[in-house]
Amino acid sequence: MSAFVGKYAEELIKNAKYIATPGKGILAADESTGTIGKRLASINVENIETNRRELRELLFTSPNALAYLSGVILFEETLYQKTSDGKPFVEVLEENNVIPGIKVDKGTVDIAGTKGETTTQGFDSLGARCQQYYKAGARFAKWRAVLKIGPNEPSELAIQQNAQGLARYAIICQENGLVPIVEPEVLTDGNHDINKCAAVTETVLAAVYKALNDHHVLLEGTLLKPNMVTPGSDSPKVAAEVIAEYTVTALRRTVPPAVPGIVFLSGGQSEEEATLNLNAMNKLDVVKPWTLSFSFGRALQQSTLKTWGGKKENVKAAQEAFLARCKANSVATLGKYTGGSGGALASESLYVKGYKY
Ligand SMILES: O=P(O)(O)OC[C@H]1O[C@](O)(COP(=O)(O)O)[C@@H](O)[C@@H]1O
Repeated sequence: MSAFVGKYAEELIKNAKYIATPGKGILAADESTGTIGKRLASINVENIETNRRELRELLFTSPNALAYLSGVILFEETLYQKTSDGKPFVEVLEENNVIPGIKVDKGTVDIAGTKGETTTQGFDSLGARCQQYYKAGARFAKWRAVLKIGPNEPSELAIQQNAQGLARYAIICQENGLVPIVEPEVLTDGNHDINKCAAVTETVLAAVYKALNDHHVLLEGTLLKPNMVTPGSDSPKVAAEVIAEYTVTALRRTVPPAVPGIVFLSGGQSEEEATLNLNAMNKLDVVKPWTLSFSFGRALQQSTLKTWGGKKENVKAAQEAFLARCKANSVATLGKYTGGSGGALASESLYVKGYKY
């Protein structure tokens, strides 16, 4: 079965390859209105448009930080917002060689008859929305599917539904000029060990790549956004080197070399943990045919958010915190991070049990 070769094929390959440039990564600033509300509530800031815009402006105009980023994922509202000087955010990003991306899923819903397993929504007029987003400057998209580990989970039904969903989303994006980021997140909740997470992650990724092939997705014009392979949140932690070994092994067994880049989610890890794990993977002395980089939400923004606290007088310090985190992660994509960036604030755990996005 041949892969998609529509009018956008070359552009998709070029953009996916650029986003996967070693030394650069993605800022996930695509929190939906509900999710950003939780982040703002943690610093006692009201979830209104002005405050959401101010936070995003702080991030996108941070001096020098964009040099460490190749892409930023936006929520629909943010795609059309401007700086306080009236410059569209999309323009700010483009001027700094950062590709704007867009979250196109509409969240998860329960699959009937399962123990809280979910599938992702957002297929209604997805093609038309992709066309609009392309016109507005977006060149890549993101769709998050969620799998959980339990005594009988993930079920075969959840694995197949989510793999099919990701593949259908991916081809619709490619038909409309957007590089799809394929995000099958295996949640960290549970008391399982790292072997269990590795086995589930491999099974899920194998199903996802089978589905992508069935749907004729052009892998060279995609990126993967997976979880790292770790023990469950209620189990003892293991060293970054162990996480690196398990994660890279799972990826080597399932992700074809045609995929240019793998950009991890942070999934509730502290900023420092996420950076150290990414660094350990890049240090690992095995063949890795893809760039291993970041697409962190919480692990790029937490110190910045806390330092800002919604106050104008803190913007400069918050931007410095953001720069430090971007730089640390950039260095980690090269396997050269020595640790310690951001001090105690960066080591605070961001894990919330049973967290609903
Ligand atoms: O439920 P939402 O609003 O889509 O948010 C989910 C978040 O999860 C991510 O996919 C990954 O974020 P983390 O790095 O914080 O785990 C983000 O891109 C996104 O903002």
